[in-house]
Amino acid sequence: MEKSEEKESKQCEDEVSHLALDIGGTLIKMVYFSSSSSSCSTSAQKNGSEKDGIDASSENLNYSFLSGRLHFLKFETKNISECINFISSKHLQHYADVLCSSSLLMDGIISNSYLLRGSVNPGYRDDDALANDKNIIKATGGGAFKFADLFKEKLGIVLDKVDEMSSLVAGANFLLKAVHHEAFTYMDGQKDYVQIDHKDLYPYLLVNVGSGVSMIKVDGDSKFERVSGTSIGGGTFWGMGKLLTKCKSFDELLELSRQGNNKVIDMLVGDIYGGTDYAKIGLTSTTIASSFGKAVSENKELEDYRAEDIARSLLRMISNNIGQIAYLNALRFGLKRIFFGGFFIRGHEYTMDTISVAVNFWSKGEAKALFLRHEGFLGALGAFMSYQKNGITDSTNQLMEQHSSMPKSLFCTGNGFDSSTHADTKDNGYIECKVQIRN
Ligand SMILES: Nc1ncnc2c1ncn2[C@@H]1O[C@H](COP(=O)(O)OP(=O)(O)OP(=O)(O)O)[C@@H](O)[C@H]1O
Ligand SMILES: CC(C)(CO)[C@@H](O)C(=O)NCCC(=O)O
Repeated sequence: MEKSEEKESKQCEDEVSHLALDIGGTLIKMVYFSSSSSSCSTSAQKNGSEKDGIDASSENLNYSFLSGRLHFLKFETKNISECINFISSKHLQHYADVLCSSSLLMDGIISNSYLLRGSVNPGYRDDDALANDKNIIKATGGGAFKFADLFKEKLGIVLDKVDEMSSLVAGANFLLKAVHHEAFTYMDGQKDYVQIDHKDLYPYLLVNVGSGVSMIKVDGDSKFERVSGTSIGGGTFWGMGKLLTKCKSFDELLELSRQGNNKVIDMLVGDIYGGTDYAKIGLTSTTIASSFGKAVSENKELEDYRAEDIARSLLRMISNNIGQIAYLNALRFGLKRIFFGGFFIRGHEYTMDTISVAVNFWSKGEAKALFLRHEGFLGALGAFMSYQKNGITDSTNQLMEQHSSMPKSLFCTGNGFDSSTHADTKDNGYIECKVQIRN
């Protein structure tokens, strides 16, 4: 393609800025902002008084607003080349150093909406800039270290590493403060959104259930301590589930678990106590006494068990364990609210129900398990927001949420990009928002 044609074709795509990555042990999470395609304008329009995509009514002397989307995408880390191809197909790497010279501030709320302030450069960089090797994007997670050379080699991108725990906390704080209907409880099939009072947010326990589990006591905006963790997490569920059931995808394993009956494999209190409760110590006959315990006394091979029942027992064992350790840590520090994030949760009803029951059971109703709508993107959002540290320092509200659409399949089309090959559309989505830009 001729250079001029290439430039022209880029001008017809969404205009992208502020890309951040969280490269975890199992999944890569990506967040980026793009001005909506309707705002894809000609240079004449851009330079003229009519600015497509910019809400003129919101303009003031210093700022105007650019409508767009905050995109959320995930890829499997083992298929990192798909992430690299996506960045390349969308030309995202070319916006990298524009981003570092710009800034974002997102720490407040305007009438259930949030506003992202930054200097978004809607233009395109010249060929010299495209050719230089100073493209830098914010990245967190272990993969920001592990794959730094790969990104440099394949895309000419330098990964600017952001601490994983700081990113998780920044992402969670932002979501809890700025996004309406972000946190919810889930119990007995009922989902209830919880309105968070900004002045009464801290302290809380953040439990991020990724491949492994991190438990972080959060006391303020950048005030936190990782107080515990466990290696029995999402990777354990997926890894053991894959071996035991032979299923091919995480979603298949979750679906199996939905149809299973854990009592077939788990040893219940009633199995030990002849069908009765052990009331003296508060255990009902249906309480699991020993996960997978029935397999010991029954003369059965793995093949004799239904994959559904194995998946159910496994999910219950791991979710219970996480709920219990989370509660014990909340108890250690007198924390009443426990927020669960990470892609293991996956908005899966049975997972959330099991965790809620565990927290409720152990705390005797004192502590509450809360879940987050953007559960898997805490780290990526935190890294995304770290762009703000490079620039403007005033701190009014920055990202205006107009309409949140999660989960949703979109924007994985075009540019020869096949959504079905690399991205699980159930988890990809976007938030409609406005970026405040300096005039
Ligand atoms: N499509 C999927 N493919 C694989 N795992 C998935 C998928 N969807 C959800 N999961 C679950 O999410 C977990 C990964 O969650 P997450 O992305 O939050 O962690 P990570 O960043 O990869 O791990 P870590 O933070 O420990 O490095 C997996 O271990 C699995 O349990
Ligand atoms: C190592 C990390 C932080 C990588 O994300 C995560 O997988 C984790 O918290 N694992 C649990 C490690 C532990 O504390 O036992």
